[in-house]
Amino acid sequence: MAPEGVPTAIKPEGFTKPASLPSRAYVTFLAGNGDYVKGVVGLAKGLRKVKTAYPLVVAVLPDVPEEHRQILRSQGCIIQQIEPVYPPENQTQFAMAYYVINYSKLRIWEFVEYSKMIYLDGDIQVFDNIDHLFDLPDGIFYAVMDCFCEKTWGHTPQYKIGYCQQCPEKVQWPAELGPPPAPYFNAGMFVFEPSLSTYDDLLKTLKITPPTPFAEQDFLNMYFRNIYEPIPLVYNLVLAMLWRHPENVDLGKVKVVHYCATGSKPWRYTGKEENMEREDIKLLVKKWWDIYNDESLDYKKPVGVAAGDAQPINMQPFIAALSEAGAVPYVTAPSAA
Ligand SMILES: O=c1ccn([C@@H]2O[C@H](COP(=O)(O)OP(=O)(O)O)[C@@H](O)[C@H]2O)c(=O)[nH]1
Ligand SMILES: OC[C@H]1O[C@H](O[C@@H]2[C@@H](O)[C@H](O)[C@@H](O)[C@H](O)[C@@H]2O)[C@H](O)[C@@H](O)[C@H]1O
Ligand SMILES: [Mn+2]
Repeated sequence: MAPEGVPTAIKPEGFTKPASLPSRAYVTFLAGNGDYVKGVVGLAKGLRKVKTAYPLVVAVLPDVPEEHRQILRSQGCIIQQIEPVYPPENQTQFAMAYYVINYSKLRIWEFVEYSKMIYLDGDIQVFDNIDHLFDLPDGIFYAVMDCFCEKTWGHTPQYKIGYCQQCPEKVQWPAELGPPPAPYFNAGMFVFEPSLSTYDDLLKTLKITPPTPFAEQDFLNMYFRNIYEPIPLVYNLVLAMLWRHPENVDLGKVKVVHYCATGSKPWRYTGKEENMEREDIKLLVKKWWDIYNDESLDYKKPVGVAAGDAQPINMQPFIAALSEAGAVPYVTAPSAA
């Protein structure tokens, strides 16, 4: 599936990436014509600031306007259009009404031109290089454990008894409720391997799975429960951890921040919602804006590509793949992100 926006005319003639060689990319998801595009621009610039070796692919729904796609291409992103994925007919009250569109994230398992990808929500910022996560062993689904203490979890037994996997010793899980819940991850960031067979099975399984309040996050936790492996919180700080489990957070060590708490989206921040007046929140929002406004982090077209020329193909995945095979000396060309 050739990335949208890369004219075949300039594909290197006769260049076929050896099928068995791995290539890697970050991937995010963008829907609608609203302001989340700012989140993705910030993410692209943040990945560039930490000098990632890999491109950022943006899976866009058809309702993302050409103007937003162009903004993202101009920031070095690879645009890949996907079709929406809807859950089966249901009466579910999603934790947030718009969560219904988040099932479309499942399309990224179809991006098999990449052997390993790191998914990041558009409301995430990467403040330290995390490329080393691509070297984690294959066959496992890596993500950070979530927190059950926000009222968005009010529908669950764990919330009702005050149990949270972030502090399992604080409130013991009562034996009469059966085994404690399996480790549950936040689906705003995860390390995965695209695969057509997994993709087909995900969509087939979705058709027979009644939707639940946290939509595709709940579904992914159910689907990958046997191969899920928690990774440290520094790779996806769910902001509520700052006031729910401050003992688990060392802000100086956090590499990835997830602006998912109500009122914390930097591009919409007013400071009026609960917890938003906190000094640490104000600092993290400022850090996001400092990157977003830093023009030195804007993507610069490789030399020799005149303005208006066809968008240069992002050779990074191919160079990375060949270099991993020892076929060419690895050159860390600027990432497309
Ligand atoms: O109008 C929207 C809502 C969501 N998203 C994408 O879907 C992800 C998940 O939604 P969100 O991060 O708002 O959920 P949260 O993590 O805050 O619960 C976002 O990060 C975006 O990448 C989007 O592109 N447009
Ligand atoms: O569609 C379900 C969403 O579920 C998650 O968001 C939630 C979840 O993290 C809760 O645990 C938090 O309490 C809440 O604030 C936060 O919005 C993912 O971040 C998002 O990408 C998406 O999958
Ligand atoms: Mn999010």
